Amino acid sequence: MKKILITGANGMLATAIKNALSGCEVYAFSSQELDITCSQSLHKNIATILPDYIINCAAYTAVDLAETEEEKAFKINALAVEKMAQIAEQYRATLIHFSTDYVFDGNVSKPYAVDHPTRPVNIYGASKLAGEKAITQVNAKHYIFRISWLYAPYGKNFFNWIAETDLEELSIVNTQTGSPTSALDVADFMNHLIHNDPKNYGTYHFTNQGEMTWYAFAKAINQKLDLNKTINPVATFKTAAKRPTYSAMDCKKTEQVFNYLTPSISDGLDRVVARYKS
Ligand SMILES: NC(=O)C1=CN([C@@H]2O[C@H](COP(=O)(O)OP(=O)(O)OC[C@H]3O[C@@H](n4cnc5c(N)ncnc54)[C@H](OP(=O)(O)O)[C@@H]3O)[C@@H](O)[C@H]2O)C=CC1
Ligand SMILES: Cc1cn([C@H]2C[C@H](O)[C@@H](COP(=O)(O)OP(=O)(O)O[C@H]3O[C@@H](C)C(=O)[C@@H](O)[C@H]3O)O2)c(=O)[nH]c1=O
Repeated sequence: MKKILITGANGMLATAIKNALSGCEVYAFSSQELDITCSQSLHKNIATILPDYIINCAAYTAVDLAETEEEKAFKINALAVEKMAQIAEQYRATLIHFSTDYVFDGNVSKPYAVDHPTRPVNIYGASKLAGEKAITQVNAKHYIFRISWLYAPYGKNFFNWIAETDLEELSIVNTQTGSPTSALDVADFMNHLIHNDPKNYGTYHFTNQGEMTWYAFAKAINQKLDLNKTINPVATFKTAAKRPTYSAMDCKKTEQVFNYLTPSISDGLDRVVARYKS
């Protein structure tokens, strides 16, 4: 049975992955149990468990706060990740890591190819890009999956915010387009990968298929959950961090290499809605 070590185990994606993995021995560590910025703790746990795969779900994900916490964001998203890649290589574990659509600047109008030049427009994106580069340089057996606009029926995310807020009227930007992606679908893909690993290491894109604005996504959530809120489109919404205006990503390489059909945005949302209601 394959041994899987998961970091950041109480986060949104890790929760989905823990639920989706089947036929594996899973060792999941919360931030309290394993702080990835502590290289001794990383080393000790990896050396003891000798995992086949390390799935790194630990990250600094506060996009706006990162603008004033640059050092912390880089420490978690880049420096700790570099160390993790070195230890993974030392113990021959395959490192699975997640990056973001926010490594791109948004100045395009068709989905980003994996090898399109990166140019983050905020600190969070820059810290995630530094993490990608560190892993690539260490050159351990690794997969980096850029995912985007992640949501689930739990955790802190756009879907849950719309579902839970008491506000009856929301103003949501219709000037940013991307691919809302269900954490449940990313998690299913992880289970597929672990049981069907082509060992074709490198960087990939994985999102639900299609693209929409945050406004359109809010309207879809409102409708599917029968929330009856008023959702107004706005051109700007003031935030500390700049966000790319367009960040859909081309996932063809992933579909081909892993022989995997990624679900549509609509199917992804239906499944999260069903889980949320149950
Ligand atoms: N959410 C999104 O929309 C997207 C996310 N991603 C990427 O996907 C991955 C998973 O994100 P998601 O599940 O949403 O993130 P979450 O913020 O839900 O979870 C991240 C987890 O990492 C933990 N963590 C933070 N610092 C450390 C540390 N030093 N050591 C160990 N654990 C730590 C947090 O613990 P605690 O809460 O205790 O600090 C939290 O449980 C990340 O790499 C993220 O960059 C990519 C694109 C979109
Ligand atoms: C609260 C609010 C936000 N917005 C806008 C702000 C922003 O442009 C957009 C989404 O805001 P959020 O803060 O929920 O999402 P954001 O933190 O930008 O989400 C990102 O998280 C990181 C971790 C990623 O890697 C990205 O892929 C992406 O998912 O909605 C409104 O238009 N109206 C509102 O009332």
